[in-house]
Amino acid sequence: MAFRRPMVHRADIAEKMASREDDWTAELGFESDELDDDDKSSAEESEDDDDDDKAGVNFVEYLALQRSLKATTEKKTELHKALQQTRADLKRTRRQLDQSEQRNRMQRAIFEQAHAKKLLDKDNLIDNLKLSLEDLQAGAQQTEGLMKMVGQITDLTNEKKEYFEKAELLAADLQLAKEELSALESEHAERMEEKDAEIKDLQDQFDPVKAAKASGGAGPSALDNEEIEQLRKEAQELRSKLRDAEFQAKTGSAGVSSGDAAKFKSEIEALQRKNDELREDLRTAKSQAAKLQALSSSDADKDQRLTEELRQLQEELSQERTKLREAVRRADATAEELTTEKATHERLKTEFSDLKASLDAQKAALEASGDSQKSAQAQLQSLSSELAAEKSSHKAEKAAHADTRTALDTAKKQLAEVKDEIDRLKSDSDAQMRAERDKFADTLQNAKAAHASEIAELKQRAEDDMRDLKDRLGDVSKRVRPMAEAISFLAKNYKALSKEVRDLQGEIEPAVKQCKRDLLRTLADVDKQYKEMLRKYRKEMALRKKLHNQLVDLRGNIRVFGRVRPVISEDGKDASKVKIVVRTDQTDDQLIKVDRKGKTSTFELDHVFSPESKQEDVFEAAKDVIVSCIDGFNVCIFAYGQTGSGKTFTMDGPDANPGLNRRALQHLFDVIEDKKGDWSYEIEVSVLEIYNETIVDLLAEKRSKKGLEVRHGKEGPYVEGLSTHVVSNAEEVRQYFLQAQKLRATSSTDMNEHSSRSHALLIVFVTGTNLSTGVTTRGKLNLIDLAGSERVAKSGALDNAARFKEATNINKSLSCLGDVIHALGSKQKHVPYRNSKLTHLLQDSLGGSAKTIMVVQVAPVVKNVDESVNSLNFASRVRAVELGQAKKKTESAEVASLKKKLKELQSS
Ligand SMILES: Nc1ncnc2c1ncn2[C@@H]1O[C@H](COP(=O)(O)OP(=O)(O)OP(=O)(O)O)[C@@H](O)[C@H]1O
Repeated sequence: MAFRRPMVHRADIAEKMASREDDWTAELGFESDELDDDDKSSAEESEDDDDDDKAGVNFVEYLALQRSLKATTEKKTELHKALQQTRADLKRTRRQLDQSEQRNRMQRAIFEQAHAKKLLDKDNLIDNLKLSLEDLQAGAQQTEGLMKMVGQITDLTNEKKEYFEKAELLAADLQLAKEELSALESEHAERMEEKDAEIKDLQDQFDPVKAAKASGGAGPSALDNEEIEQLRKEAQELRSKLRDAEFQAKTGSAGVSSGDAAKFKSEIEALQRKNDELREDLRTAKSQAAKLQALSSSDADKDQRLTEELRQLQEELSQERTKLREAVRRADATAEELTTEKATHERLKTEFSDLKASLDAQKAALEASGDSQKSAQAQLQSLSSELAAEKSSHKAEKAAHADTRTALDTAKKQLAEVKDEIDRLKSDSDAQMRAERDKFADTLQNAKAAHASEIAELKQRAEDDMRDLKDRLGDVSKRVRPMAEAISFLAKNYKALSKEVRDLQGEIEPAVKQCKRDLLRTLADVDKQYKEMLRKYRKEMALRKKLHNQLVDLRGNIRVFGRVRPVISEDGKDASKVKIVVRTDQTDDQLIKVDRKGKTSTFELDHVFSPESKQEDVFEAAKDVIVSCIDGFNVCIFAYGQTGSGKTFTMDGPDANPGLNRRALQHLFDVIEDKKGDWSYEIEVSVLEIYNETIVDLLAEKRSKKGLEVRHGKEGPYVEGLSTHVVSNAEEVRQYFLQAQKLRATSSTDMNEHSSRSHALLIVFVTGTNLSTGVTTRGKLNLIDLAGSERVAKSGALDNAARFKEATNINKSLSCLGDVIHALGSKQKHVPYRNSKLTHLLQDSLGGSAKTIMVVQVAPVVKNVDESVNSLNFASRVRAVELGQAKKKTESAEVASLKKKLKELQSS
């Protein structure tokens, strides 16, 4: 049975459900059309049922319908619940879906990103691949290029090989050329030798001719010479016969009558004439010979020219040889360069093949591995750069090869040129030689012919002359025959005379021997007498010297020497024109003469030294006095004279020619050395100057502004504070002198000016001790270079106060010196020593116990004549003074030791 359902309800429900379905389908997102086809069909079926059962089914159906409605509502609620559940589920699902969608979206974004990245990577990859492909293509192209280059290099190598072959050929050519050249050279040398030999032959041929001509003879051959010599001899004989005849004519009148003599005389005269003629002929022959000689000398000139040309040719040849050698050397150098190039090429070749191999390997590796594309690319790049470098080096090599080839070509060309030049020179020289030889041969031939004809002519003439001479000789001998008789007579006489002479000789010889003996005896007597006389003379001389010394001693121990200095440049520009007025006497070395105002004054001194005298001479004269200081004497040597008269020269002297000072000290050292077995000596020196009456120590370590003073001690006067210095050799003395000179120079602006205005004193203290007796001696040697002695007015000092003071002081001290000497000489009780510093200081060295030498210096020229006369007058006055006998300063050993002790005590 089928229940009918109210149509409206079902429709409502359906509608409601439909609307609800629309809602949640809408909520779920589905269309209502999409509802189940079953549901629609069931609804359509119920509509169909309603139509069929409308009449039987009311209530039951209604109930059923209600139930079913209920059930349906329940179902609906259930369904609603389920729907809600579903909705919640749906919501949840939807959320989940959203979440998942979000996630999906994110994932998609990530994916998309990744995808985009992947795409990018892919694109990059594609690009890279494309690039790689391009690179590969480029690499392939490069490889192709390389391959091409390899081909080019191979071509080059082949070319080089060819080139080397050519070079080798060239070298072989060069070698051949060298050999040819050396062959040529040797050939040329041979030819030269041949030519030399030819020239020598020619010269040899020519030499005898020359020799003959040179000897002044008449012909070229030895035979001719002999003949000429023969002729000459005959002529000489004839001449000597003539002379004999002449002699006999002069002397033999004893055995010949006067008529014969006259005849002989006339014959002799005739003969002399003939002789003259002959002489004339001989002269002509000589001039001809001279001509011949001239001819030969012109030949010699030619010869010389020829030799000169030959020499020039040889020189040119040697120059060409040098050029050739240079070319060969250059070719050698080129060949050497070629060898080096070859080696370089070989090296490059191997390098290239290595490169190629590595390239191939790289290529293979490139092909095999896509990953190593980049490195391959880099290597390819480096390879390409290397290749580029190779290419450029090849280019350079090629250029070098081209240069070498050009050089070789040039060398070859030069060689060819040199060869041509040599050929040309050779042919030229040959032609020249030939021409010269022919010319020379012609000249020689002509000369020979000319000589031969001239010689023949001369010979002929000489023969004619000879014949003529012979004829004349026959005549002469005829005429001479009577003379021969006279000669034999004379000869007889001569024999008799010779006998007489022999006899006489026999008698004379013993007489001569006797004479000789007598003479020898006389000579021995004379010798004996001479020796005796010599001995007596020496004795006399010694006696004289002794007497002289005694005289000097008696005269008071002062000796006055004069020294005239030579003319110097200061005297005038031209020394030969300077007027000399002071002269020494050659016969008497004690006289000095001065021409003044038309008069000649003569001064007598103890010794006068001429301008030519040497420093040694002055020293020798003063030596004995100097050395006496060793024996305990006080010695004083002055140099006195006007400025520029030579005082310093005599006392100091130049370094190379020292004066008295250094010679004296050297001599003292020598004497001390000789005496050192018996005596011991100590020498001390002091050097001082007196300027403007102020004493200055020239060897002081510190220079005091205040002058030093003269004091009196037990030993005599001394300079307080004066430094003394022990010296043991000449060098030390020299050093002290230098020191003193330095100090003197620094203390004044003008050393010369200053030195001529101050007195310089070298004081030498000599203390000796006798080693066996202990006796001591103490001597003092004062060597003094006095200040210039010119007068105040003349020196121009009046215009200048300082100069005036200087001049006054000098004059004062010098006149004091004169006064002291005068007082000593006139034995005055008071000697004015203290009037000047100089005389005060020299108190114990002037006078009885001392020896004095005064060297008066004079200039020889007219402008100084007044001063010279003044000085000489002063010297004469001094000489006239008798100072008494000198005394030794000796003391016993005891006194000496006591004095020493006292000194020690005083000093302590
Ligand atoms: N015997 C001589 N031989 C060579 N030259 C001499 C001689 N004597 C002096 N002279 C020269 O003459 C010049 C003057 O001499 P020197 O200086 O010795 O004179 P001086 O008398 O000492 O002068 P001053 O008083 O001015 O010092 C110097 O050039 C010196 O060399």
